[in-house]
Amino acid sequence: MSTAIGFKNVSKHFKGAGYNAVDHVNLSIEHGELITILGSSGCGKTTLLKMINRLYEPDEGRIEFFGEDISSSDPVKFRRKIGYVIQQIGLFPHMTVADNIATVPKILKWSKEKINARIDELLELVGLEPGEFRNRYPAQLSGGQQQRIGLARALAVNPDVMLLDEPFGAIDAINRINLQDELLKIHAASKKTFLFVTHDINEAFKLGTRVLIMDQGNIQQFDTPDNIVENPANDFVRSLIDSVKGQERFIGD
Ligand SMILES: Nc1ncnc2c1ncn2[C@@H]1O[C@H](COP(=O)(O)OP(=O)(O)OP(=O)(O)O)[C@@H](O)[C@H]1O
Repeated sequence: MSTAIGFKNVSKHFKGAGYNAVDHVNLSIEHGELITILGSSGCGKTTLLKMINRLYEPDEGRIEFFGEDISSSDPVKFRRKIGYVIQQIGLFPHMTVADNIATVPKILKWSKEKINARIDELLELVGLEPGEFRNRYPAQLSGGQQQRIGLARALAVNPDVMLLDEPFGAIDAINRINLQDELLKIHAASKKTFLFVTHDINEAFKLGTRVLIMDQGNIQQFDTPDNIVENPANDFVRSLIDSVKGQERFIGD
């Protein structure tokens, strides 16, 4: 396995804040992992993710992408190697599903045939019938369907790394479970590196090959779900686990 993402003593400080949003973080993520990043609101999850695709620059430290320091890359070209899915989806409302998915392939000047084949392949991958959905507009889709299109668009050019920031946060419980199951299949088939931010403990433990637990910009524990449940690193992690123990869905039970 190769290391997909490395953080070397990375900090990010926002003006006026009492503490670093991300505080001297060191971590190493192997290619092919599905890392879930878990923590309460404001603990630095989104900031950590946005430093990977250079929407934010660290104030200190270095981030490596397959061994290369990302600060020396061209941000726009670099970002095309990374899929990005957010809760607000951000589909282009005036464009059809097909055109939304084709955005980056068109920028990269793929042939029409290749783009059309890829659109159909991706729609099938995210569980939507191409004949039925290709020509619809975002307003003609449910929230869950829009989120599937967001996922398809992010996967279009087969990025090495996918960043997913609470992608299912606004989806109802039943659809959310279906989407989680499909994400697991998509990840397994892609063999790529996925980083998935959530504040839902059940979601984090269900999806993550390893779970990164954060509080106030610091990593509290970074380990497999089983190891975290068996050996919580500190009181913070212990109370997090205790808060969901006894719930039917919790995999640690
Ligand atoms: N652009 C910004 N300017 C100033 N402060 C910011 C900015 N973005 C984030 N912060 C602050 O940095 C801290 C971490 O924010 P971040 O969005 O990373 O948290 P989070 O864990 O993703 O939270 P949530 O689950 O609510 O999305 C917070 O205190 C937040 O207020």
